[in-house]
Amino acid sequence: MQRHIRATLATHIEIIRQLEALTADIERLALRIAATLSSGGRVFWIGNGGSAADCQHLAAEMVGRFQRERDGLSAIALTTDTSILTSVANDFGFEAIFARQIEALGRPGDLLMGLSTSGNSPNVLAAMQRAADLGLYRAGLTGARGGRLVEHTDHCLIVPSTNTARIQEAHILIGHLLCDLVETRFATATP
Ligand SMILES: O=C(CO)[C@@H](O)[C@H](O)[C@H](O)[C@H](O)COP(=O)(O)O
Ligand SMILES: [Zn+2]
Repeated sequence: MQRHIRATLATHIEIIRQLEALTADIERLALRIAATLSSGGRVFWIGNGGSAADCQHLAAEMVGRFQRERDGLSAIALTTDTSILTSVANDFGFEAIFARQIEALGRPGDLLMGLSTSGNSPNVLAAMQRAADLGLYRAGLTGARGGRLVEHTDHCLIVPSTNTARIQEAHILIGHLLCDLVETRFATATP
């Protein structure tokens, strides 16, 4: 059992170490998010399962606070409204749960962040397609299989792992870095 724990920790550390190669990509995405917010755009977050939880977590950091004092940032997790999620899934199909919300709420100049470890979740891909039609900027966080999300986004960060849990652990670190960098641009004081 301890061998398994050590092996898991070693794998996690190695994947996190390799994220260094994404430094410029993470910076570019943070600047894009900051520019979106500065010009009155909103950031929508979508994902399934653990990634849905990450979406809520990261939208909360932006609306509330990450580490510094500043005004609330316009971020919305599209994973939270059970009435919308159940009615859209029931009436249009599960694949439409995010696409329909983007259709209803998305405007040109907004940014859609899709988190998918496989890169192949049909509801995330359908929302990306709708976002393209409506003129949103599309960013993704995925894993080494990349899946179809890479082709469906303007900018996709790929974590070098095929293990769902390890990819999620890297995604939340990248998400926190994005919050940190974006917040720096809007900060009025450090607590
Ligand atoms: O958190 C986990 C596994 O760690 C699961 O809930 C996982 O998020 C779900 O299986 C998702 O449906 C996977 O979707 P995706 O990341 O491939 O888009
Ligand atoms: Zn998980």
